[in-house]
Amino acid sequence: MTDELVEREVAAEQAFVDRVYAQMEHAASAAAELAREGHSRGRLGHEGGLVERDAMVFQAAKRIAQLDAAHEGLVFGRLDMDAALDPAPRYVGRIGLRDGDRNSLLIDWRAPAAAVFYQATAADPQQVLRRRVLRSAGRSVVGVEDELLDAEGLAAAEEQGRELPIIGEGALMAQLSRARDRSMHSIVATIQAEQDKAIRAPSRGVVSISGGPGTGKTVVALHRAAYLLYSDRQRYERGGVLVVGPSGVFMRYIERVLPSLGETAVALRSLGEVVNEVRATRHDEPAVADVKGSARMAELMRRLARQQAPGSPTEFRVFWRDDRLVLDRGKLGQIRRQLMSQGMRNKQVPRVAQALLDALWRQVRGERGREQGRERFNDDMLSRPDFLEFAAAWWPPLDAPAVLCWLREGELLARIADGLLSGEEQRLLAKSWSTLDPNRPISPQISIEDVPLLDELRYALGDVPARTEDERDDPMALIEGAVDINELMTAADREFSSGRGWRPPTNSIEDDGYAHVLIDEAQDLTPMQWRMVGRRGRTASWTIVGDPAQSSWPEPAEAAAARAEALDRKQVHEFHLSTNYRNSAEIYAHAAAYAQRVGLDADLPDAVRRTGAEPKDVVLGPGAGSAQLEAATREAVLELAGAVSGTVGIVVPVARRSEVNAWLASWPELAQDAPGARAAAVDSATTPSGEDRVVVLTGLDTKGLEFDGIVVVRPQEIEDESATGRATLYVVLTRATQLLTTIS
Ligand SMILES: Nc1ncnc2c1ncn2[C@@H]1O[C@H](COP(=O)(O)OP(=O)(O)OP(=O)(O)O)[C@@H](O)[C@H]1O
Repeated sequence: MTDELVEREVAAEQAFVDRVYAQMEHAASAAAELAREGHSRGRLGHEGGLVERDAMVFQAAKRIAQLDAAHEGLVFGRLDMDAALDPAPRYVGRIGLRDGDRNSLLIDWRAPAAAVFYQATAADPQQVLRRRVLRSAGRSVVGVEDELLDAEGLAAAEEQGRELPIIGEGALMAQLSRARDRSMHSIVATIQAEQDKAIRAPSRGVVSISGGPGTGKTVVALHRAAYLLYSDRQRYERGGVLVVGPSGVFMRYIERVLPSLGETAVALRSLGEVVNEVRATRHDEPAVADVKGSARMAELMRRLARQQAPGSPTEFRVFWRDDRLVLDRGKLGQIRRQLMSQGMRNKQVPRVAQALLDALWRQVRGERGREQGRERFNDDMLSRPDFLEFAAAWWPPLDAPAVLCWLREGELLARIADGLLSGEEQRLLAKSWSTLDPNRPISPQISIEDVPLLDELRYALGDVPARTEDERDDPMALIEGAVDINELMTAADREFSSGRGWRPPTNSIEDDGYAHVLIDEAQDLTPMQWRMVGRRGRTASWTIVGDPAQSSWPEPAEAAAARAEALDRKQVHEFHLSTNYRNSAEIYAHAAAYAQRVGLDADLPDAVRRTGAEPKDVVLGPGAGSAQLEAATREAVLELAGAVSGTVGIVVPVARRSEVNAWLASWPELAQDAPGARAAAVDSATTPSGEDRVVVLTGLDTKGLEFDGIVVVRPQEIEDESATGRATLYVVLTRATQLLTTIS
């Protein structure tokens, strides 16, 4: 293959790409013009949806241009088909585009007509002679990678005068060898056939994608979200798509994939952010996390939601006509149970006054009182400030954060945990919650493991009835107006959001549901987390992604039961991915040998890319001091940072995180590469962010991520850190694309 030939082919593709961009700009300015007109007429899109579509193309194109200019182009694929079918090439891109005569110029990768681009193989070419991937930098085509699918067909076509040379070493290998940065990139150009099947699976029920490390589960699931939005935009954009991943670092890692595919109507939430307006970023220590994740916590929260609010009045006395009326502790307990049996606690707020009045009226025995009648009695009571104040204080509307804070009282915790949790479990929880403060915002106070508990409480309590400013200080409003105002509020929210597109989240449990729920790293969800996400997907279709061998949850059977409940008998379609695209074959062989040695029941994919670089193990032994460990770490990190052009991760035991961050911050050679290390050394809760090329992470932080080089400090300590430490270390050993060094 001559350079001249390559240049000629690239130039020909460039001419086509230029034409696409010119057409896109034309469509975009036409759409912008029409949109301006459309707005002045009140609404867009009356002309048979045409204008709306062009406007969408415009928006999508704008985002693509902004986000991924440097990496993947708008046009990335070309198919040359059997002449009998179509002698003209077909181009595939990240969005679809038509020319001035409304003929197809570029096929959206998600359109049925593009499926063949991914599904054709040499064994089953589906009338494709040659598949070409265009590599671009911004608007410039920098190379092409071809795959010959039907040699005989190609020869016949060339005899008829079509020129179809085969260039490059295959797009996949080129793509897999690229340096990694801090974001995941789309794989539209090189989706493999088995992945494509999962991406395009029908939208009903549950699509479950399993496979070992690096098989593309995450990236495939994200492409599936984009596919669903394309195939049923109405349903998914309106109902919303929720993507849940393990951590904030992970969400930042994947956040560009969907926008780079032109989609932003997706809520990306880490497990600490699933509940609207709550954001937890810290994990509890493993022993505490295990208790908080257990299904028994649902019962604990149910019991908690039924408790008398601490500090609320326990008795009410009043004289009326000739009677002394008393609601004592026992009587109030009865009324409380009766109200609770009618549904969520906050929903009963408007019924409280009535229930109290009923109980008081039953005590009216005197003739004078009975004669005046119930109506008069009600009027008298409802005009007494002491009664109104009592009612408001005895049954206040409660929000979940306030109720969670009740748990700082060890005594209350012990009472409701009786028979449910062991003494040791109670002690762990009491310690973890002892500093909760209802007067401070809840998010910074709670852990990721507390969030599902908060959600459980929200559902046990029901929404807090909304009140206007004026009513806030008026006890009367609480009793008489609450229901109506609540209904008005919800109606207003709906009205506000009735336009096109995804609704902004409100804080009502009524609005928690989504049209599609996508769970990544699903093997790690605790039973309580399954309950939390389950509530958001009652009527949704689902995509669930995971690898059981990477699980860090010690009770798989309990989690499986909670998962089944969350999915509520929806039909499950299973897909399995079998090729590891991340690790070099050398690195994965090392990780797989570890998994087998420690007895993990691992799903072992094939790693296809050889680099010739074997993983390295630097052995210091247990006696080595801190200075020695630092020296060895420094040497390894510098070596890797020098050898790869992308990212380097230093993975450490939790207890060493600040220490290693401080080391990293003090190494002058890496000052440019790791400016965040200094901050992370001071605040050990800080997780790496931004664009640092070299970062320090704990084993659990690395879930779902990848780096060009990984240095593991003291792997044995990571393994010993928790009951599932072996699975965590296996995850760590499968994060590197090029180089891996362990310092044991
Ligand atoms: N078809 C493909 N073409 C190019 N790159 C791919 C392809 N499939 C996967 N990859 C790349 O392989 C890497 C691993 O993908 P991903 O993180 O989705 O795997 P995973 O199965 O979720 O991994 P893990 O379970 O280990 O976290 C990513 O860099 C991804 O872009």
